[in-house]
Amino acid sequence: MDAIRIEGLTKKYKGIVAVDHLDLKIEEGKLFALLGINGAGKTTLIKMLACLTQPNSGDAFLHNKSIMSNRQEVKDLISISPQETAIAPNLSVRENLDLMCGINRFSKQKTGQKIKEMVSQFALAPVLDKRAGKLSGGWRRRLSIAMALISEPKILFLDEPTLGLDVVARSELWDTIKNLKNKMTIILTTHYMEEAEALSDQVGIMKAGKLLALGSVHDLKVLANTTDFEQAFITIVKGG
Ligand SMILES: Nc1ncnc2c1ncn2[C@@H]1O[C@H](COP(=O)(O)OP(=O)(O)OP(=O)(O)O)[C@@H](O)[C@H]1O
Repeated sequence: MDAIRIEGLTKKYKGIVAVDHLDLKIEEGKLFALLGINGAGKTTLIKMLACLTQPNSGDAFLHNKSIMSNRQEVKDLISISPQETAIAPNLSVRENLDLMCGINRFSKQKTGQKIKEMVSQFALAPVLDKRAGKLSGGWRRRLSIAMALISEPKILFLDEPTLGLDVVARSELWDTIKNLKNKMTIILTTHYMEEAEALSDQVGIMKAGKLLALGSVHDLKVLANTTDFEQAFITIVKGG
């Protein structure tokens, strides 16, 4: 089944077509990496899919729910872990998780269970009572993803999840993301080609609001006639 079906989606800002009649299907349970140089339209596309901004034309269906006419159902299906983490810096890690359970109107019992589950899944025990604002970047991103998962989304958007992290924190977060694969559909944006290579089942490369290429990392290397994925990306973007 398609988790996401995008049909002719278009978003214009004054004088700029940020997303231009885009068609795309993303299969359920896959990790889809959305790549493109700055200004390609990735964030705008994700914002439309997450019902944060309205398209000018076209539509997209998440589990067959339209972003135009079934907005609440779409919002119930998804969760976002944004670039700017949505954590409350003055609250502890536990309080942040608790807050998110409150937003989801969980009972006291479900809240207890959920926090336990997240602490175990994301190995948060060592920082549970630390103020979130005092955490390192790697821990903050891990908490941000844990918080995004509390609502049990079917589709998770990860916007540049390892931006600014050191290589060790990045590799640990990759392991965390790998553990989420197959449990939900994940749409990931990144500027790190090795990240797309390590994690994705499918890759879409955007340029000027359009989809330039679509396929597995292997497919795109073959398309660009190279064994190096970064080189393949450059060849495709420059050629398109
Ligand atoms: N709110 C806005 N108002 C006007 N123009 C915008 C707005 N948001 C985005 N744009 C423009 O739309 C185009 C696509 O931007 P978008 O942020 O979607 O690209 P991106 O691929 O996410 O880039 P990056 O990799 O830098 O995050 C750019 O030309 C950008 O300047």
